[in-house]
Amino acid sequence: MSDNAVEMRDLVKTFGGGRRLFGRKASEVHAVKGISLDLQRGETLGIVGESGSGKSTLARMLVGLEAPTSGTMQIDGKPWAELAATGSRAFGRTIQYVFQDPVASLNPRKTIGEILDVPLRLLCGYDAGKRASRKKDLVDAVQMPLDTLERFPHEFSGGQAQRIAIARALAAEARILVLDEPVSALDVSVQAQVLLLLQQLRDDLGLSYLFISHDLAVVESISDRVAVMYLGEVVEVGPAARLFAAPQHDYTRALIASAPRLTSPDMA
Ligand SMILES: Nc1ncnc2c1ncn2[C@@H]1O[C@H](COP(=O)(O)OP(=O)(O)OP(=O)(O)O)[C@@H](O)[C@H]1O
Repeated sequence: MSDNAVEMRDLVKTFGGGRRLFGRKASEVHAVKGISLDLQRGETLGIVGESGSGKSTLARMLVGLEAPTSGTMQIDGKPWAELAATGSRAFGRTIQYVFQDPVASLNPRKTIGEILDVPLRLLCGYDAGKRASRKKDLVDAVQMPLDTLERFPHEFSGGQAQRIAIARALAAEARILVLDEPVSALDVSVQAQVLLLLQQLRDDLGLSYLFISHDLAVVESISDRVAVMYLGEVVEVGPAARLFAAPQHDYTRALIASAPRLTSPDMA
């Protein structure tokens, strides 16, 4: 088995381009243009880049929500194509996606217990007893009280809702998380708490994170390495401390120069 949690080779995603009425070709969007990148086991790989640079498209391909136009991926040692052929369950037990807006990502009509029940039932096939004990463990892991399970999403703050969304992502024991702007909707003090929780979970459970954000201070505080995306390509990748202290590529320099303030005291 590969040593890497994720391997991407020559990954391309092009949208559109099909034939239109009267045979004229629709214009193509080259969202991802030949990316080769590894996520090592146990690491947090930050992905930065301006809006439209292809970060979300890359993430959506990894978790099986989009198919690549060409190129290959290995997820937790398994070929992406094999996971795709097996169906969404295989993805769900291997790699999970955490979205930016935690409250919107939780079904408002279900209790947290019912929400956590879904992956435990559908992805793991656990019986009722096992599901009940796993649910307790999951809320405990994200440092929420046990009565969380009986409550509804609207009863929680954004930070608490994101903890619950993280618990759901961990339910089926996937060891790779794609975190797409996971703290962008939260206040700065709450951001720091959620980032700390993510780091603790990563270390305790041996998780690997692909951490997408436009916020360079957040990415610098949590990432081991950082990849910089620009117009669908990775223009620079390197250890976080080196990349921010001594950027090699002009685009990385411009991105850092345009950031409001890179090292926030809250993150130190
Ligand atoms: N389903 C789609 N159909 C057509 N074009 C798309 C589709 N999804 C994304 N794109 C285009 O692909 C490019 C990359 O978009 P993507 O959302 O991956 O960028 P991003 O870096 O995640 O941006 P943001 O930070 O705003 O989410 C953009 O030009 C976008 O308009």
